[in-house]
Amino acid sequence: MTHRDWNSDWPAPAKLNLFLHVVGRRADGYHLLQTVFRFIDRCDTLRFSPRSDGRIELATPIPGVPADSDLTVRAARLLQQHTGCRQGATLHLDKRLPMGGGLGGGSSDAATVLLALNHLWQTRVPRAELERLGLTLGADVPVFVHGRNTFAEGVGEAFTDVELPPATYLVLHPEVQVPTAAIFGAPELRRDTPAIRPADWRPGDGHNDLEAVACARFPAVAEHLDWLRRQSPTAMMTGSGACVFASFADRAAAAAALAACPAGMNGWLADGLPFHPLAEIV
Ligand SMILES: C[C@](O)(CO)[C@H](O)COP(=O)(O)OP(=O)(O)OC[C@H]1O[C@@H](n2ccc(N)nc2=O)[C@H](O)[C@@H]1O
Ligand SMILES: Nc1ncnc2c1ncn2[C@@H]1O[C@H](COP(=O)(O)OP(=O)(O)OP(=O)(O)O)[C@@H](O)[C@H]1O
Repeated sequence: MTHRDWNSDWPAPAKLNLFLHVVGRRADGYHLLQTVFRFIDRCDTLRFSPRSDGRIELATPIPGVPADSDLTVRAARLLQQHTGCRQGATLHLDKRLPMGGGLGGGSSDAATVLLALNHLWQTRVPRAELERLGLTLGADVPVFVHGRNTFAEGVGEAFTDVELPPATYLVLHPEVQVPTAAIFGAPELRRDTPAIRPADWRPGDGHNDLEAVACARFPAVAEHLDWLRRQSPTAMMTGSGACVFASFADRAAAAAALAACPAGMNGWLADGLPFHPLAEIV
């Protein structure tokens, strides 16, 4: 296990949803899902500097996102309040994951802040408790705290871990940001896909119920998905979009598909991870 400390690099990996079924809706409006989360080796990176004044400061605010509403700052302050910790920190975020991409970038950043500061401040909150804390920041935060590729249910917080074969993914990033709430709020969204048993799922099974809504509202997503589907039958949108991906058993085939990308389509390769880089941090 890599030793990490103040000023170490702390990774915040992206996730892909290898399928995403909407199987119901709660009274509070949140949807009940079945999905498999796969971590990939494309990450944001965080670094932390200690502060004795107890303040949480973001040294690298994201344009268009007020620092106080940045998920990294909210996560740090949440851990302070939850533990009564009087230490502070300055956060340094090297953003690489596109916002509104369906890759869970902000959620992953928040989870890495919870895991890193729990280690650096020595607050020693158990991982399961950190997952529950993360859920108050967003539905995608718990899985990044959990740290294992997993079949998730509920709103995205109930896990049955899965072993996934190695794979290389070609991810295409349409130049649009897809607002998650608008997709889940669409009247035409299918919300009654029959639930399956986690043990019955195999890689390649399933679809993304959010795809039809995102493609209808964002033609760029539909165009990228149509092209990718002609390269591979595994093509699918991740999360609520905008990114779409296909999986390849070997990197050479993925690289050939990337090389064939039409001009104007932005894409990159990423390898699936066997688990989150911080899966063993305590
Ligand atoms: C689409 C996924 O990324 C799949 O992993 C997640 O379900 C979304 O996770 P997220 O972006 O962290 O979502 P949140 O920030 O918690 O919620 C944004 C909005 O999406 C809707 N939302 C989200 C998750 C969920 N299970 N049901 C929902 O209806 C809610 O309207 C919510 O207000
Ligand atoms: N550190 C951050 N990184 C990215 N987005 C942030 C951050 N802090 C707050 N946000 C806000 O959260 C929103 C959603 O961010 P996030 O990256 O989690 O969504 P996403 O990439 O679409 O993932 P998914 O759709 O799978 O939840 C952004 O559009 C942005 O306004």
